[in-house]
Amino acid sequence: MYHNRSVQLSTDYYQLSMGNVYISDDKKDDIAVFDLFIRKNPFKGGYTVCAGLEQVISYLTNIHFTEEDIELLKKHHPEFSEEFLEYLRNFKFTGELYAIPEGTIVFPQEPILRVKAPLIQAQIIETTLLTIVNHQTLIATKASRIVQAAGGDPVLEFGLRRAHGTEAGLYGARAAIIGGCAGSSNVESEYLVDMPSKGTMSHSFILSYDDEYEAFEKFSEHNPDNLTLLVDTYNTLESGMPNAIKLFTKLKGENKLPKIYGIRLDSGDLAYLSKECRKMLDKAGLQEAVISASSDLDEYLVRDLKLQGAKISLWGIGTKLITAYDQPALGAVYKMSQIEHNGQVMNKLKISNDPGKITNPAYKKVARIYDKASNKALADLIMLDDEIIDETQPLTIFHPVYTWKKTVLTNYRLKDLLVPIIIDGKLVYDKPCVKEIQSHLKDELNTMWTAITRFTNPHEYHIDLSQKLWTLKNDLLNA
Ligand SMILES: Nc1ncnc2c1ncn2[C@@H]1O[C@H](COP(=O)(O)OP(=O)(O)OP(=O)(O)O)[C@@H](O)[C@H]1O
Ligand SMILES: O=P(O)(O)OC[C@H]1O[C@H](OP(=O)(O)OP(=O)(O)O)[C@H](O)[C@@H]1O
Ligand SMILES: O=C(O)c1cccnc1
Repeated sequence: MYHNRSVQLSTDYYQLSMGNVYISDDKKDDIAVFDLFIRKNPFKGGYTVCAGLEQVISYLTNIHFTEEDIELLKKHHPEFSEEFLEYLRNFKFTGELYAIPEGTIVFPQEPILRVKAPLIQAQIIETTLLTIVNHQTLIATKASRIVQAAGGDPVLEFGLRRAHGTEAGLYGARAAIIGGCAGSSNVESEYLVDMPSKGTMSHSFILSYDDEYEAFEKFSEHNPDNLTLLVDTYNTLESGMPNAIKLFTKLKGENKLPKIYGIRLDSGDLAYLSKECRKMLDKAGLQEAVISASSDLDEYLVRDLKLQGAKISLWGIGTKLITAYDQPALGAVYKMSQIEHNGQVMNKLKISNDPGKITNPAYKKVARIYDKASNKALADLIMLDDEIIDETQPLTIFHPVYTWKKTVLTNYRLKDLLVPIIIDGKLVYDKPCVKEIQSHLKDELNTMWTAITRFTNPHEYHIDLSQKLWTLKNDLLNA
């Protein structure tokens, strides 16, 4: 890092200035409930892949302010009372966190994280929780769409050099793997995902030798198991391909052809070039050679290239994945839904002229309703935490705005989406590794109708409120 980061100060000033007031107003021990949720699926899509919980856990279980932090705050903020600074000196997260596990498909309005904690703590952690979840959820969703377009071909994340900083590159790589990428070029990501980073070679490597063949040959000497040659530095069909084929044929003759070998295209008409390259490789008896491609690709171009019959079976995706190019921010929010003062519990909602922006009050949970026959998800139901639904009885769900739109479900089962993560400041959750999260997402996608996951005009998944929650919300609005 360029300087030692103080992630505890990676927050907005107003969280601290409000904390300063909570201390002097004796409100710090009020117990607040906050929900973190998205308002819209990104990329005009029909679903979102949640990610970032592992970093949220690490943040909440380690957060503390150092003496250096306190000195910095003292120097710049004479408005902070000594009592507040003393509070920060001893700061620890002592509250509760429930969360939807990473790699789960989530939808607008439903809590992805639910925090219940002393007000000052729940407030101070807001910005960082949003930063982590907004970023990784956005990139995991983008990756999932690209992987879907690739239709089973491996996708490699190549974006670090175009990321908005090294931290975005690192956690973006993690999120891309959660979303289904087979690997990343980011070497630091090996710490997070426990798999080797992957890659090919750059144009500068080839330019550094007097001729292209020599560059290929030298590279092959040090890459006996996995060899990908970049063929477009001078002329793909006239130079790069003949040189690559010459080397592969020589290695084959010497019984030294790596188990995984092939070429990468990085410019030009990828459909045309990949078909021509395939013909040349096949003609030379190199049917196993993999053709990979990169060049400003995204899910739409991958889908389009497949429609054009491109002979590409490995995709390197950089800029448009790591920056979530067509939608650079997710817009998840963190809203208060309940506060308890002197033992009195008050449910809260934020009013807006836009009905979609009115928040849901109370201490809530989310259940996913599955059709037992198809095992597909039908709808999610947000309800009060203590509500119990008898799954043997028919269940009526209704649209929260157009309430006359009702469905009666019979052959269904429910699954609670929020699980306990931290209780009384202590971790109670067995964290899965990134590969397990990736595999969880695969299972999740199998429970979704393609109408929800398709790119164009996806069907809107039902997110309903239970009758009790709907009534409570409307009573609060009327009041
Ligand atoms: N067959 C194709 N159909 C649709 N888009 C394609 C096809 N082949 C390539 N593309 C895309 O078109 C764009 C090509 O852009 P452009 O021609 O500016 O650069 P390039 O071919 O990569 O060349 P250079 O890197 O030398 O500038 C890239 O986004 C690439 O993914
Ligand atoms: O196209 P993207 O999806 O963003 O994928 C990453 C890009 O980064 C590299 O290009 P760059 O020009 O930076 O380096 P190079 O000279 O090695 O090609 C690589 O060749 C890809 O084109
Ligand atoms: O290994 C590669 O081919 C690679 C890595 C980063 C960016 N572009 C390509």
